[in-house]
Amino acid sequence: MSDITQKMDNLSVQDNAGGEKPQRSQYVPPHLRAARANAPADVPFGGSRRSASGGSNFGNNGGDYDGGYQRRSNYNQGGYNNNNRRGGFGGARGGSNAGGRYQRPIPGVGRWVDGKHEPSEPSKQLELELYGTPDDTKMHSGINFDNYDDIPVEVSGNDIPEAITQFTAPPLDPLLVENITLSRFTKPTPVQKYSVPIVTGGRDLMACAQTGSGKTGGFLFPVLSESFKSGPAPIPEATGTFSSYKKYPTALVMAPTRELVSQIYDEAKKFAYRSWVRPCVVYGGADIGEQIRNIGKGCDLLVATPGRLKDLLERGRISLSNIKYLVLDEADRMLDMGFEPQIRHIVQECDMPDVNNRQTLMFSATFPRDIQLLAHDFLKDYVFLSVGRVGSTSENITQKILYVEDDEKKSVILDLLSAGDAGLTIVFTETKRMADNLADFLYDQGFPATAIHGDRTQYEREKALAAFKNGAAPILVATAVAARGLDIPNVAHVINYDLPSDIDDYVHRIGRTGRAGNVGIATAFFNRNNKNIIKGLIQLLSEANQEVPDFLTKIARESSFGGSSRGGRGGRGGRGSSGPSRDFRRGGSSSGSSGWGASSGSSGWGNSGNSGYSNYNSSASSGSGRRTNDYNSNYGNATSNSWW
Ligand SMILES: Nc1ncnc2c1ncn2[C@@H]1O[C@H](COP(=O)(O)OP(=O)(O)OP(=O)(O)O)[C@@H](O)[C@H]1O
Repeated sequence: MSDITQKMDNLSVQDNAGGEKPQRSQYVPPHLRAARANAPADVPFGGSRRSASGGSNFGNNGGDYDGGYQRRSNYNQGGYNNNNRRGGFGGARGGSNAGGRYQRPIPGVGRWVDGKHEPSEPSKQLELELYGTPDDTKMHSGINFDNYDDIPVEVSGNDIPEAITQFTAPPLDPLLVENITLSRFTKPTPVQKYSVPIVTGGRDLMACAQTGSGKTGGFLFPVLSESFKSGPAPIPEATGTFSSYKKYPTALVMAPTRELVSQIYDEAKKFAYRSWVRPCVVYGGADIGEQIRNIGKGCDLLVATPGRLKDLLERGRISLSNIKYLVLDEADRMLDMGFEPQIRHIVQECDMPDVNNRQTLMFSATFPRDIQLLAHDFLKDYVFLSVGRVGSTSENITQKILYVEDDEKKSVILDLLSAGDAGLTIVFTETKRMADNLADFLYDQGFPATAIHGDRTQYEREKALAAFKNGAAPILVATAVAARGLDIPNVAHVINYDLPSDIDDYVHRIGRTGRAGNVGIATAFFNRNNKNIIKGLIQLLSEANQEVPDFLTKIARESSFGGSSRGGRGGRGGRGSSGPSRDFRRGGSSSGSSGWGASSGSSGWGNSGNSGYSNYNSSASSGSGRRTNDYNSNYGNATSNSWW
């Protein structure tokens, strides 16, 4: 990896960038200097247009993605809690999730019987499937969370509980601690240290923590732990008759993409092992009949994309009346213009308990101020937790910005990929068409690439992701659909072939590498078309101790004279940068005051008046006006969860 950094340093593409448009003739990419590489051996699903014919190859290559586990085993195949016997329904009814049938014990599946948790017997086979072996690099990516020990943590709100330092019972349920141990997690990450006591203490939470810092565990651990202790709520009398087909989950986790909900579901299965809690996942683009049948077998923790959940609610297959925990992962995305109406409908217009009768948890690596304002409606007296420096990108990610004109991008990416060492590479483009086009181009040039974006079928997306993860196609060309949340070990390099127009999106994209304390490289192709994020970018690079190339500073200066440099969310929300945001309830006053923890006042937090934050206190109304424009340009006419 350092090798590629050195090789990139020798590239000449940014030498001219500071002044006028660079002279293109100076750059001679290696693929023109050397003999053209041979086309790759038959790469399953390589490129994009090979999808139809390449699909059949995938049966032999995929394997670690997609609920393959669920199909391979009996785990979680049945309903299994018997707590819901109600006088009105007669004692003969089994559990709500069991549809009233007697359930034989199922491997890995516990029960809740007469107010008591009865974990199932352990199963060695299931443990192997769920947790892998210690040397399985697909499952464990060489975690190095020691790097996070001195990370700044800011907590604000009333009566903040003390952070935990270890995974112990109490405060966690003993079964959960066993499952955490089986997962080989030895100590909590900073976000987990705080989220566990906050959530087990009954509080709402808005958590903003760096990409790859363990936010999924941050919500799963306390939600599962408390669920293990308290069991499922009885089916509400108000439903009138017992409906065996309708399920009443205790916890609902919503996230914006199919890939992300699948990943959260896989994590939930690990930590819910042997317990009464049966995780389920639903998302659009997949067979709803199969999802309904699966829900019918029991659904206690539901992980869902909003569109498909709405559909299931309308069909009467899910009731939200027993929800104790509502989690919005990638919460800023979930509450932005594309999803907000659906979220409002699900949370406020269906049968979910109101904000005072549930706990609401929001997690993301970025939390713009205007989205915090919106989130207010869904939360009560919440704790705001921020982990990481302003700018949010980890120093574990080496960021390189190259000046590359649009018509030179293809040459430069070949150069970069030729210089790269082993490891997976994600290349982000702004449009679906460009993702296909580039994947085909790379494939034709001898690089085993595949593509993922919202116009591909669910099958194609799953197979492309599987080929990427297992190394059959180690280059994944993606739109923003892959920008958030995806946790893929061994992603060594993220290339922003097209920079996003929103600096927060940049943060999420590069966060696909350098995860869990590991190192990674993020390269971005910048040219004058990207001026709208230049200030956010410069601030981000400075905060993460990265080199700020001269051309960026020069162009930023030009832009500020022209007065046209604002853009992205910086413009909309009046923030100028991204990353762990500060609690908007604290207004624009400087940090470092009481309540922000020992590390407040670190560079960046006290500087709300510096260039990037100069408009922090701009009014909400001007912010929302800008937001409309930004989102139109970013996402077009977004109507569903497969915009990208
Ligand atoms: N306590 C822990 N010990 C060891 N590994 C952990 C721990 N918590 C999480 N991990 C691992 O760290 C990786 C990153 O976690 P996760 O995907 O939850 O990050 P994230 O903060 O949600 O990232 P993003 O912002 O990109 O969504 C995962 O592989 C996860 O299994």
